[in-house]
Amino acid sequence: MHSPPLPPTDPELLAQMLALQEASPQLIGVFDQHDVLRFANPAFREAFNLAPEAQPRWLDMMRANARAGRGSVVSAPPAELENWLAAVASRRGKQAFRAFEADLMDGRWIWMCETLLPNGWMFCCASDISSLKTDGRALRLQRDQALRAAQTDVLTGISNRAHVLQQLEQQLAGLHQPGRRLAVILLDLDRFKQINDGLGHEAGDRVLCDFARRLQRSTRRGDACGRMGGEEFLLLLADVEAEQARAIVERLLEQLRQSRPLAEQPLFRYTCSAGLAVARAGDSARSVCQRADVALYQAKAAGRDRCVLASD
Ligand SMILES: Nc1nc2c(ncn2[C@@H]2O[C@H](COP(=O)(O)OP(=O)(O)OP(=O)(O)O)[C@@H](O)[C@H]2O)c(=O)[nH]1
Repeated sequence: MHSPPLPPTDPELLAQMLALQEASPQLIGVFDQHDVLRFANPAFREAFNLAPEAQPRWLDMMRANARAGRGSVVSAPPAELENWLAAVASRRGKQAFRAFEADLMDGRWIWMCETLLPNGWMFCCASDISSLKTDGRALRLQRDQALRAAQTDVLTGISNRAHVLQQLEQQLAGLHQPGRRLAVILLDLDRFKQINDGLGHEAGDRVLCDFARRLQRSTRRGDACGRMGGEEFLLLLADVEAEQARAIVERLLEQLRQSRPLAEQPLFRYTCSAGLAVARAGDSARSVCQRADVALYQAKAAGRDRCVLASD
């Protein structure tokens, strides 16, 4: 017969677990709901070039590693780093569990598993699989790339329409749990046709990328965002009241007013309008998006560069 497991407060068990993670070649890291690294074992710290006490945000850790040529391989040129980070961040922490292969700059090849709690804390554990037979690796990488491509907007790198709507369905399905809330915001860049017509399609594309990056940065772990098509985007803010959601959107709109995304046109600036609807129990993706769309139309009609809250 097995003896019952020791309680987690057992000092000897804790001491052994600490010694084990310390000795383990597996990369172990724990991130909190704000994506701040709260724990990492020596193998994780070595792979991601971290001092023993460092507790960086995941994004800062990735950025610093990319610049230092350490950590994960960045599959984008240096000038595209921020877009690449936004794309990777848009897929991070959206599922209860995910596993994927990744290359490290030191030549190692790892199998990373991420487990997410409903409260946003994440356990990351990676094994070195460099010594596994490379047979089938190309096929697996192609499959991973195809899966990513199916979820990603080609221009901006953030989630595409299908993926963000899938996340909306998931969030709506969870709304029956007590205390859960969801704000659904449709955002549309203002007078975007004029930008294209006046400065060219390529400049328009760079504005869209600037917007997507800022939008992605305004999301937290449980949130999501994606490009619905053209110059329209969807933002999902989990567990916030309408007024908190509005404040987050207002902050984003202010950042856009300050942004000067075109180096050759230093005075160029752009704005965006937003329609915000709070999801109700029983809402479908279509019904809540319709309310957000009506509010977005009102924001445009009222002069643009503003957020309108859908009325009940
Ligand atoms: N550069 C670029 N332009 C795009 C893309 N997708 C759609 N567009 C353009 O976005 C423009 C959208 O114009 P409209 O729908 O008239 O809206 P608007 O000019 O933003 O006006 P309001 O929404 O009323 O403020 C069109 O000119 C499209 O061609 C894209 O991927 N890249």
